[in-house]
Amino acid sequence: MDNTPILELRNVVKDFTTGGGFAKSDLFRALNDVSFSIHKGKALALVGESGCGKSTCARLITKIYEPTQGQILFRGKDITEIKGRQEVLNYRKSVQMIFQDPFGSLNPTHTIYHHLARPLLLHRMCENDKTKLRDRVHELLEMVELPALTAEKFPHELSGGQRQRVNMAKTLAVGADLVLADEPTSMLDVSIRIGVLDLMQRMKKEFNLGFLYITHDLATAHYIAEETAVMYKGQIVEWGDTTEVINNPQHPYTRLLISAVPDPDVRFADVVKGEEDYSSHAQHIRDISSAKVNQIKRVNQNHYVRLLAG
Ligand SMILES: Nc1ncnc2c1ncn2[C@@H]1O[C@H](COP(=O)(O)OP(=O)(O)OP(=O)(O)O)[C@@H](O)[C@H]1O
Repeated sequence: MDNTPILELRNVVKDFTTGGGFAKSDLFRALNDVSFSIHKGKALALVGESGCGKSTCARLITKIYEPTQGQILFRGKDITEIKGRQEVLNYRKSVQMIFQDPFGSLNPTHTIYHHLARPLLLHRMCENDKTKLRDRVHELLEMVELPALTAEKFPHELSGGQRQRVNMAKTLAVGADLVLADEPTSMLDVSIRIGVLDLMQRMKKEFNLGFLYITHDLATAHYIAEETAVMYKGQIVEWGDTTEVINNPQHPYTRLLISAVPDPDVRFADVVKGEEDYSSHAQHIRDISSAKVNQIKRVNQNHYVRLLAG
């Protein structure tokens, strides 16, 4: 059996130049030694607070940025070698993004039918035959649990959760292998979040999709992802099987995240019962977790922690 991950980051470093102009420019290390892999039909949660580098990872994977050091492999091939227009188009078809704001990625002047039929035609996923195209659009809507009449509606006529489902149907339309979901439920009402998370679970299993689930919330990570990587200031400080990371957290920053208030709609308290509340030591924990360190300790078969400096 081929066990090659669909996506693998190997020791990725990303530096940004800050300042500039006539002034001496400085380098800011946004990512330090980031490694992880994602397999088909599985989700990896990248968890951390705002500014830790989660979106930078997604931008590197979608080739918006180039890594400063390290490698990103898609199905075993370094993505810096993906160059020609057609090759980049094929890659972007295979690796789709779902954003926080479900409205932002839909054009308000077009119907949902247009949003789903267009990628099918653009990527030649369906013949340009009106009946076949309409049937396929209805099939896609059914896959994301929306009624066929949704096709005739405009984005503003749908709820946030329904719009996010349309975005998921778009990723299915082009036959994606990997979905980068950047806080896909954080702008939705609490009452509909679970439905969208459940749909992602189904997509993962039924269509064998790999997911990079980007979130600040360990509770939803636990709900959806087999593996979790906890990130702080550009470093993955702890990673491995989600249940291991949550039940046996080693890094003080992971413990701090567990103490944070979780998504109220996702049952989490049962999972972390007995965990001490670390939130009163938050500043100290952030200070000791900030230094860039390359030493890593293996805790268990699939559970690793980055050591603290000093
Ligand atoms: N183009 C850029 N130039 C300079 N610094 C950048 C650039 N893009 C990101 N950064 C910095 O890199 C760090 C990581 O940013 P990133 O957007 O990846 O964080 P994030 O975890 O996704 O945060 P959020 O959840 O708020 O989107 C931040 O300190 C940010 O200011």
